[in-house]
Amino acid sequence: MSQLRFTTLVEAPLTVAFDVARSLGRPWSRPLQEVVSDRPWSDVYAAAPGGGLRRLVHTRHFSATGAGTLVEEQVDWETVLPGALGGLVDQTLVRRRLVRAMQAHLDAYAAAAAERALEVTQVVGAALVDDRRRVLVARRGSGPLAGLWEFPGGKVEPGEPDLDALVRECREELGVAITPHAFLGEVPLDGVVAGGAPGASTLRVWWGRVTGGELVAHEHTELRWVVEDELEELDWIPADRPLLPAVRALLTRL
Ligand SMILES: Nc1nc2c([nH]c(=O)n2[C@H]2C[C@H](O)[C@@H](COP(=O)(O)OP(=O)(O)OP(=O)(O)O)O2)c(=O)[nH]1
Repeated sequence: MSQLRFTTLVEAPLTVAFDVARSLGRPWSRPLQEVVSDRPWSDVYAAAPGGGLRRLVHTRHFSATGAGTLVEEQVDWETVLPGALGGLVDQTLVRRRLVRAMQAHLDAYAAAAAERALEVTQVVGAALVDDRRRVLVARRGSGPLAGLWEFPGGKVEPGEPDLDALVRECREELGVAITPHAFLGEVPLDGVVAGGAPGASTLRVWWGRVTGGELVAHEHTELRWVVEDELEELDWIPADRPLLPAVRALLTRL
């Protein structure tokens, strides 16, 4: 079995990176069939035997980073030719063709995903931590999610860098200056956040600290500093829950 690996950083949220990858298909001339798919985290496709190949499996993993989505791909294949001759064909002809096809495909893919990302409204959130290992949570005051707890933050404006949006939202909602420290995680949001396709927007959360001003709930009904053990008990917006393990891990290691 021979193997190739590719890593691409796509300037797009997880959902967009995943959806665009799937709409572009694979760069192989032979049709592949889906083996398994877990939107927006991973998918695996395989080619039916034939055409000189015994097996071809293409696996993709999508993970969130502060700079975009990291797409890690692996192609495993085996030719029908036996022994040393098969090995030679794998290592030269087939490998070369696969690399060439993948490189052209990945360039086009990264550009298409970055372009599509411009059409999707993103949400940023801040997990603000104090020096007593507590995180600030906010209770939503209006709309369909009123009464539920969330991370302070909001929609990124067109062309606005994520961290600028985070700082702006915290100033508007809480009346404080913040310093973002590191990216914590990303989750898909249900429904339509503001235009775009349903389920395309994500919430991207950074942890940080309050560096100036006095906390005031300008838009929320309540603000609360909570310790690690209190986090899970809150009535969170459901989409936020998958981020809680990362917040807990942060609070224990600080
Ligand atoms: N701020 C924030 N929004 C969240 C979280 N989880 C979650 O699903 N959302 C959703 C709720 C909203 O549909 C969307 C954020 O919109 P928003 O109304 O807070 O945005 P905004 O402050 O820019 O307000 P506006 O321009 O719509 O008035 O993201 C979260 O933890 N924090």
